[in-house]
Amino acid sequence: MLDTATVQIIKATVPALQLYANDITSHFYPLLFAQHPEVLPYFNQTNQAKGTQPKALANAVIAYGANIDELGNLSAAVSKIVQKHTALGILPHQYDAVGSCLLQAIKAVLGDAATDEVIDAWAKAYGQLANILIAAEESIYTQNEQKTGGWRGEREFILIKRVDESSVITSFYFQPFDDKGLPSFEAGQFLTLVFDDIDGVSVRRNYSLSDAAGKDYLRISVKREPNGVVSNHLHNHILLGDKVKLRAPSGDFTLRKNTKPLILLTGGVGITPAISMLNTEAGSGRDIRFIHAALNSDVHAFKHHVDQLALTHDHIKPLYVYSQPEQYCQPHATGFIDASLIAEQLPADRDVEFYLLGPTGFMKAALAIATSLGIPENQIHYEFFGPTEALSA
Ligand SMILES: NC(=O)C1=CN([C@@H]2O[C@H](COP(=O)(O)OP(=O)(O)OC[C@H]3O[C@@H](n4cnc5c(N)ncnc54)[C@H](O)[C@@H]3O)[C@@H](O)[C@H]2O)C=CC1
Repeated sequence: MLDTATVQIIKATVPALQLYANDITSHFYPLLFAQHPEVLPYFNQTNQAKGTQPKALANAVIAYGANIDELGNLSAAVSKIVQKHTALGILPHQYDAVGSCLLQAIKAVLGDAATDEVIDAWAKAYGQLANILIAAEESIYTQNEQKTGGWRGEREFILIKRVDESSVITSFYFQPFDDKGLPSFEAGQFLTLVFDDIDGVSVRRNYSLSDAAGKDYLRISVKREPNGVVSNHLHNHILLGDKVKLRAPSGDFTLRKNTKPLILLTGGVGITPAISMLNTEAGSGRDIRFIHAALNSDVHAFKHHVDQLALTHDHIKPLYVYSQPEQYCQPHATGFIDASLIAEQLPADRDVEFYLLGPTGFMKAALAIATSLGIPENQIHYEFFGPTEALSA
């Protein structure tokens, strides 16, 4: 617990930090990368370049300061951070590097206003937050290690199969190099791939698991991104028999197991976790609307698979929406998704579990539609790959 004087100083300085938050975090990252280059692989440099990562950190620090005496308000946000950190493999000692650079950045931007007392108070507050996160992260590492087929840290896998799912998305099937089996996971969770050297750079990236648990492989399905370091490496260089290091499945964007109708609304490569959810629930008899928006049939992944499931399961109903359809393959609807199209897929009472995933513009539109149609807020689920702030921008 922080002492009263520290809490008062934190609360009194939150407005100043809010005013200069972007300056502080823009200052912070160059300091961190210069003083601790070993942390670079943990940050997606695209998010740095877009400025979304610094904004996300600024918002988190301000929210923490503003709620310093009511930390319970932050439990959802803390859980998201913990999920991201454990996926990446953040370790306790890395908090010291971040804390020291954050305080240096506050001092540099606030100047004389950042007295020794102020810096001291923020150092204590940061220490408290670090301890909360370190404890929560250790508990997840332990759980991952102790579950059957589970592991801590990185584990070597072998690529056993590659399947092209569309002109841009390829599935990669991995089996462990050892013979210790695979853990169960929740549909919607993702794996982290760790590469120590792609053109001299060490990187780690999260990819959604795209099949149900309980198979003798783990599968991800990856879109080739124009400048994607890892996606191009996978598509161009990872061949059958190659070894890849994986971190255990994680993430809290998971399927709620109940009998409510399931709406899976996805755009583009956002389809991947929805396929894991669909495959998990296919045998359950649960009413599933599988709505997928794609540019056209060339880039529409898993179409054959979903169509086959729908043919053999009456409770699964697909709806495809193409924004730029080709003459030779017409979807159920064209253009972007809109409220009336989605409303037709919903029961009158709107009592559904609604999952949405896709590119930023799609997610903004889908969220607005779900809300306008009266779906209860706690039944709308989404995950944003990258700093969440970009979605509300
Ligand atoms: N959870 C996440 O954060 C996800 C992020 N992405 C990111 O988005 C990027 C683009 O993904 P692609 O598969 O190339 O998608 P895409 O650019 O092919 O778009 C797929 C479909 O989304 C719909 N869409 C796009 N913009 C929209 C808008 N403003 N309003 C309504 N609908 C819209 C259109 O129907 C389009 O055909 C990826 O590079 C990936 O990095 C993609 C999926 C999930």
